[in-house]
Amino acid sequence: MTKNTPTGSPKQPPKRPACTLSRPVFFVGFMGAGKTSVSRRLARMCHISSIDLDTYIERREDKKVKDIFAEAGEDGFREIETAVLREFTANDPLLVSCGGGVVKRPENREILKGGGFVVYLKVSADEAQSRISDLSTRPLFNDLDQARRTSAERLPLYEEVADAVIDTAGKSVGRIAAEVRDVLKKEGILWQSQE
Ligand SMILES: Nc1ncnc2c1ncn2[C@@H]1O[C@H](COP(=O)(O)OP(=O)(O)OP(=O)(O)O)[C@@H](O)[C@H]1O
Ligand SMILES: O=C(O)C1=C[C@@H](O)[C@@H](O)[C@H](O)C1
Ligand SMILES: [Mg+2]
Repeated sequence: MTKNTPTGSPKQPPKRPACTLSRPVFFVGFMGAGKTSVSRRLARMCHISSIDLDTYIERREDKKVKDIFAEAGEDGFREIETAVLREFTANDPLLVSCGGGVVKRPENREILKGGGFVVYLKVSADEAQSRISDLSTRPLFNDLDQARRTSAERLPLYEEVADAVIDTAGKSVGRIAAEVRDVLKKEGILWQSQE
C-alpha cells in the first residue's frame, strides 16, 4: 500500500515578522527609566538588533563605567560617550539605549536630534531608585534627594531631544516595549513585513 503523497507546496517554517528600521532609534531618560531593558525587549519582539552604549563602552575600554568615572572623571567618560554615540548614527540603524546622562552635553543633544528618532522614557527619581537594585553601579545616583535634583535639571534636556515621550510609571517592560513599537510603526520608523 502506498502512502498518500502530500499535495501543495512544501511545508514552510512558521512566518515571523521581519522588521527594518529606517533610522537609528535612541532611548534616553533618567537612570532606571528602563532604556536598556526596553530596547532589549523590543529587539527580541521585532527580531532587530540593539546596542547598549554603557555596555559597549565597558567592552571597548575593558572597564566598568564606575571605574572609568573613578579614573578619568565624568569628563573622561563623557568624551568616550560622545565618540560612541557618533558611531551609532553612522552605522546601520539599530535600537540604541543611551546612558542616563547622554543629554548633558550640547554636542550630544545635536547628534541625537540630527541622527535618528529619540524615545524619551520618563520615570520619577523615586520609582527609578526602587527599580535599581545596586546603586553603586550608577556613580551619579548617590542618594534620592540628589537624584531628584538631577532628574529635575535633566528633564528639559530630555524633552528637547525627544521625538516621542513615554511615561513608564507602573508599566511593565513588555508593555512599554509594545508602546514604543506602536509609536515607531506609526511614525514610519519601524517596518514590519512577513518573510
Ligand atoms: N518598567 C519597569 N518596571 C520595573 N522594573 C524595571 C522597569 N524598567 C526597568 N526596570 C528594572 O530597573 C532596573 C534598571 O533598568 P535599566 O538598566 O533598563 O535602566 P536604564 O534606563 O538603562 O538605566 P541607566 O541609565 O542607569 O543605564 C533593572 O533592574 C530593570 O530590570
Ligand atoms: O545618568 C548618568 O549620568 C549616567 C547613567 C548611566 O547610564 C551611565 O552612563 C553613567 O553611570 C552615567
Ligand atoms: Mg542602561
